[in-house]
Amino acid sequence: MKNKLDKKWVHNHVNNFYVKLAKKEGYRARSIYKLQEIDAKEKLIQPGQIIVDLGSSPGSWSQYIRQKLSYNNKNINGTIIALDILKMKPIPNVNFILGDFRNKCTINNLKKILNGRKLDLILSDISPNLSGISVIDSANIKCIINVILEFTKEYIKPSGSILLKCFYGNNYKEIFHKFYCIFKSVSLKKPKASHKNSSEIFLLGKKLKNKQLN
Ligand SMILES: C[S@@+](CC[C@H](N)C(=O)[O-])C[C@H]1O[C@@H](n2cnc3c(N)ncnc32)[C@H](O)[C@@H]1O
Repeated sequence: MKNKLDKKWVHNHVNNFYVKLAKKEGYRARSIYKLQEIDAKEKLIQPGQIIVDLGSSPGSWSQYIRQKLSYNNKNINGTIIALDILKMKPIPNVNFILGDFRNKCTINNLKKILNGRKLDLILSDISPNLSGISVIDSANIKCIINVILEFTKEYIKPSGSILLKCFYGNNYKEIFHKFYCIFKSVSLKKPKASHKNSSEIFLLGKKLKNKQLN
């Protein structure tokens, strides 16, 4: 019981720390620190890139990407497309698509903005609403991840990367396996802002394997 309470205290403490920091630094969510830590090490976001931010609301990842691509306070060098099933308060230079990524029409709207171009970087922080029933939740997570991976195979540049949030659960081995089939380099990331007791984990895939190239 004590142990459980301690764990809960640590969890809340870590959450509160990042929530306060995000507020202080003008970010819309504490998730920013997950992306920031991974990006600091992996140098994922570079000027000139075409980037999609899936599951973008309320918008802290898009805020961070915009800062990284900004060359003065007004303009950016690159393209940012954010997408979420929920509304997002506008961010300058960020194209926002409101829609469920599992729907064809949402992907068609994304294709319109891409206008034949391919993506350098796909970021997904999508978390489907959890029901608490593990079979249903695992199936929903698997479904959205499969849609993201099919999209990735078609719309990412051969040199591109994907950072995808997933969860340890019934399907995670299958998801890792798919990553290894698609990308030359695969690694797992667990940033400090993601509490160590949570099943959340980020998969990073870099460069398409030859057989995926169109
Ligand atoms: C953890 S939040 C993302 C936080 C965001 N990265 C930020 O920094 O502000 C997860 C988001 O995934 C979105 N989401 C869940 N299922 C989705 C789907 N099928 N299509 C698009 N967005 C989805 C949710 O609406 C939610 O806003």
